[in-house]
Amino acid sequence: MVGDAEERIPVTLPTVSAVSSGKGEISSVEAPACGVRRCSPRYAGKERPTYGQRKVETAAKKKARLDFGKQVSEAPLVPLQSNEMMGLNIGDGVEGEALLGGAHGGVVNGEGVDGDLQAGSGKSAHARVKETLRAFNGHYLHFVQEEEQRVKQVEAKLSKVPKSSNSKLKKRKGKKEEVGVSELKEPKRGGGCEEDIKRASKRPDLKAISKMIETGAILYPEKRIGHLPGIDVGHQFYSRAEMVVLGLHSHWLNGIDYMGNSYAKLEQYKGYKFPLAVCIVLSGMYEDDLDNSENVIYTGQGGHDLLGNKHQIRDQKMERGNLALKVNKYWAEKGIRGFTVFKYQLKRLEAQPTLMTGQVLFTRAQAPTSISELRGLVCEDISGGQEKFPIPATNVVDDPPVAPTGFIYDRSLRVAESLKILANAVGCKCKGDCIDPRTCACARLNGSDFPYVHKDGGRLVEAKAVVFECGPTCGCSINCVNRTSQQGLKYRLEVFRTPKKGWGVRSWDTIPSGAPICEYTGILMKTDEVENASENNYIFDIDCLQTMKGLDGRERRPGDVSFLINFDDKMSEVPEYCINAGPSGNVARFINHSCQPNLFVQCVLSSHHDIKIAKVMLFAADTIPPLQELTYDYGYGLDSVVGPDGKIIKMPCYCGAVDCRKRLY
Ligand SMILES: C[S@@+](CC[C@H](N)C(=O)[O-])C[C@H]1O[C@@H](n2cnc3c(N)ncnc32)[C@H](O)[C@@H]1O
Repeated sequence: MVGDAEERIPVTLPTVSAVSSGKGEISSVEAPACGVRRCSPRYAGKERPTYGQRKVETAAKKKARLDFGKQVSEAPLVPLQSNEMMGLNIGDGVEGEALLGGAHGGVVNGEGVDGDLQAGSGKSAHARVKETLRAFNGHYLHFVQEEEQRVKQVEAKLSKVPKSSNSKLKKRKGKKEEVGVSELKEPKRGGGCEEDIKRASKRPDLKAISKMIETGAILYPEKRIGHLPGIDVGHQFYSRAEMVVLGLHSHWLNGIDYMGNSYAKLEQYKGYKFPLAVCIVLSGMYEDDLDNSENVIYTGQGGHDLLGNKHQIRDQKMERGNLALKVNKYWAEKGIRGFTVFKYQLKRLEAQPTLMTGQVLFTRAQAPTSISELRGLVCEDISGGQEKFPIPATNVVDDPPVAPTGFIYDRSLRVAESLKILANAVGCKCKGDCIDPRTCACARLNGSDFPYVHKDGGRLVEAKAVVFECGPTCGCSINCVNRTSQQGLKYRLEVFRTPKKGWGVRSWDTIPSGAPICEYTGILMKTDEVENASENNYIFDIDCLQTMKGLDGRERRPGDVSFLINFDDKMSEVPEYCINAGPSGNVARFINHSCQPNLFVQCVLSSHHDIKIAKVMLFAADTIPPLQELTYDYGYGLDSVVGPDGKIIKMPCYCGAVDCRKRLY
């Protein structure tokens, strides 16, 4: 994890991560393990809320929100030493050995234990967790965009400052974005830009937390004892901010979250002893920590310096969170630096789901490090050197193991001979990187802004009806942020054999939300020219219009594209073109469907502006931990596939999602 001035924690996902337990549990997330209508894309992120949307809230919820907001806003602005992605949701109050886990344990308040469907909402708790995290990531990316724009403006002003007084900035060149403008101390002078420069830049993740609080979007704003529905043992968090917006842990800095003495007055907590810890975060921040997944020796809170070097500089005190952590076995001892630290022994409860690892890791260490050591390796690189990274294929399912065959890898889209595509889009006149959305013609097509932020090499701020990228007639370079989808793979991918769905794809790296995964390549052709029904498994209808119009149950995406299409033209609802990845295609042809996917489909236009033959890109809808299968929603309508005999063909879905529709089509 990051201990730098980075505002978001590219948390190194550990092999085990957040653990939620009521009367507790720890579980690992199992890595989730090809029709005849087409793999027609539907926006995986259709539940993505509109930016800034506000929910209706009750008075009680409002109070909880304000209390919660107070805690967060009172926290000092110190960079997260963000090794914390392991949240143990605990608190039994009743004596017991510690509380590492406890499968789907009890919940106080008489609330359903793990009843996944939330009364009234019609959505499962898991779906709501996803939705909340997506809302947070959406706000986060908007604030990153805002901050990047502010930095650019300040830089532009600074570039007008005489050289002698600008030397500090120069020294940090290249690091400017990372440190944030607030760290760039402008020398004293009487220029009009001083105020802008000095204005503290609040971290986008903190702004996003505040936004979630303001809009009443924290999933569990009230502290509760026990399991939080929808957060399973083994859930991986990318940052502590994610824990905060879910309400799993209400402090974004303290390790121990607890209910204070005031809860003792409430009837439903009769028999509990307060203060009572409800969640602890293992952050790897204490030099005295010794953690593995079966046994955690948790160091109490306080007394270490906040500089990220883990040093204990004072004795810890038996107060607040330390007092609230009630476990059978705890003791005080002198830590490595001679200061008193409290130790709490936490153990996994019996009968909890198996974890994927025995170690609690705070590094990016989960992914394999070398292809040759991969278990079940059947092909070192299915791309044959065409991609930036080799894409190995593994098979531990078949005996003997077989490799994917029957296709030619092609990283670029081919166009059927019968089609002619004219690269006729008028490009922008920018040089180098497109910077100013007011002067870049392509940015103007996107609603006067760039659809991507620079962060992490380019992330799409939000799913759009269509993204207009710079193309062959633009003056900018290939590295321009508005060509993010043209820059090849950014993450190390693996094709792996699943038990029931054929091949699937996963990443070795953590993929942040909004990051580009890959294009869907194959042969671009007219849908009525597809002859071979067996190829249907790999056919992707280009139906961006469906999404644009909000048809077929899809949420209409923001963005005015009325100049591209005639919304009254009903005929155009039927996709005219498709991409056939049967004979040739790239890694996208192996990506399976899920009813609760982690990718979404985005139509992109660059060399031409014909939406019917838009480029099809897949982007991350969520922060995706290493080795989690990559999936998108194929968007089949049930009973939409009819065989040559006229009978409806039914295909079971094995995505394994809690909200699985049980049928692919
Ligand atoms: C584009 S291919 C995906 C890669 C494919 N699994 C393979 O082995 O090449 C689409 C096909 O994968 C299978 N598939 C994808 N997602 C599935 C799911 N959730 N459940 C069952 N089968 C699935 C279906 O056979 C579908 O027609």
